[in-house]
Amino acid sequence: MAVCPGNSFLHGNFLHIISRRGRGYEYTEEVCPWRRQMRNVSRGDFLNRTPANMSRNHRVFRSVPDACYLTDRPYSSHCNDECTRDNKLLRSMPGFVKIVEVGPRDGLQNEKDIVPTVVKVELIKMLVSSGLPIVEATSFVSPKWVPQLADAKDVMEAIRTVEGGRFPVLTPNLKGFEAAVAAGAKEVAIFASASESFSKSNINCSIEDSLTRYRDVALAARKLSIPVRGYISCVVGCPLEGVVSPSKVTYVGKELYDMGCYEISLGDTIGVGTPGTVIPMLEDVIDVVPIDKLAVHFHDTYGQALSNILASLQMGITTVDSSVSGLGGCPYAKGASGNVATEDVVYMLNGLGVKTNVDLGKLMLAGDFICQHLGRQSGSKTAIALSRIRGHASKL
Ligand SMILES: CC(C)(COP(=O)([O-])OP(=O)([O-])OC[C@H]1O[C@@H](n2cnc3c(N)ncnc32)[C@H](O)[C@@H]1OP(=O)([O-])[O-])[C@@H](O)C(=O)NCCC(=O)NCCSC(=O)C[C@@](C)(O)CC(=O)[O-]
Repeated sequence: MAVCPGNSFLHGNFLHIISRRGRGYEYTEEVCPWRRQMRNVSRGDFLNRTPANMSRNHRVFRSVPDACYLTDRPYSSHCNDECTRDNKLLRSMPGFVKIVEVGPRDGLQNEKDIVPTVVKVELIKMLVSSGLPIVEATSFVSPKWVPQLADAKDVMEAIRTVEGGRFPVLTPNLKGFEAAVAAGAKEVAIFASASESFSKSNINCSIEDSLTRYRDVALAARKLSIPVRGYISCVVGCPLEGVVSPSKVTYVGKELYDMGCYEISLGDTIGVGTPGTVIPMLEDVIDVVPIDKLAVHFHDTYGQALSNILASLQMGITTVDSSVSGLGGCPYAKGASGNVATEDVVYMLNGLGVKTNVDLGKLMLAGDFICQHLGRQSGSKTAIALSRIRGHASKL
């Protein structure tokens, strides 16, 4: 595994900061003592020590440091493109991945206690200021079905003047589309399913009926030059039907593409997929929808989301949906856990040298903010680990 300039590790009482020396570095087992010792070090102990013995290529800090004495770039907090440039396997990675943040919509739609509009709006603002280019803001669905998002109009009103991001919203039918446009939405998303049973439980109609409704929405959107994104749920598994065959996904994908969706997001709604099921599904879909028009949307129920994303990137996918702090779950998919955490996706992409333009520190602040409001720990392993190392996200 490649080691990156800027990374650091402890050995004995020394913190080694790895710097560039020709090509190629190897991780050694010395990384393990680093982690063990970090936990034993008190802040006071560290504050009395000063860096010493620095040389150009290999700097050694005397004594065990505290987290904030680490290099400014611990592990993959920032994009490490130097690590991957020379590696044959990693060179096939895209240079840039567009992250579609779905936290305020997918992340919150399942929350029992109503999150105040001001909190949603602040979250959206923080997400945009972290560099996320697209933040799915809310849904114009029936408030009886999804009470948490009944304030969709107010959310849109409050973010009208927010610059630097796009704010698509979910619209299940013409009624939702018209309400979204009236509220100032400039982009919408329609959501179909590859599973008949899930379609009925989620939007109360068959797949065919949903496609008919969505054709109307797509037509109305085209007249107003409003871009439409398409979702397909249950692309590898359904909470009601079990395994879903790739051909069903491909069928719905082609329909959405033909009706004019500029992008189709493939959702593993209950997070049961592994690369073993995701890859054949993607292979089938890309026969009818160009790969650059596809996005992936993984829930992390079985801890497979990052490996599924990696496999998708290797196949040429460059758009990934995720949710800050791993919030989320569909109200009509029992047992589904949150979306893959945006922090974890950014951390992995940074490590792969793939740019996202997202500032991980600012993103973690947004995660801290919403988790504090919800009164729970972040679902992002990266956020938890980096918060421990850095003491506080603002130090990143
Ligand atoms: C689709 C409907 C509306 C059909 O719901 P329905 O009950 O079949 O619709 P209806 O046409 O019979 O109308 C019933 C009532 O809803 C109202 N209504 C009708 N449409 C709207 C609307 N747009 N906005 C506001 N109100 C609406 C309508 O006016 C009427 O009001 P009433 O006369 O009873 O007072 C309903 O089933 C619904 O809202 N479902 C939303 C479900 C949902 O949001 N699910 C979560 C999002 S999908 C997801 O999370 C998966 C995804 C995208 O993330 C990807 C993945 O992970 O797989």
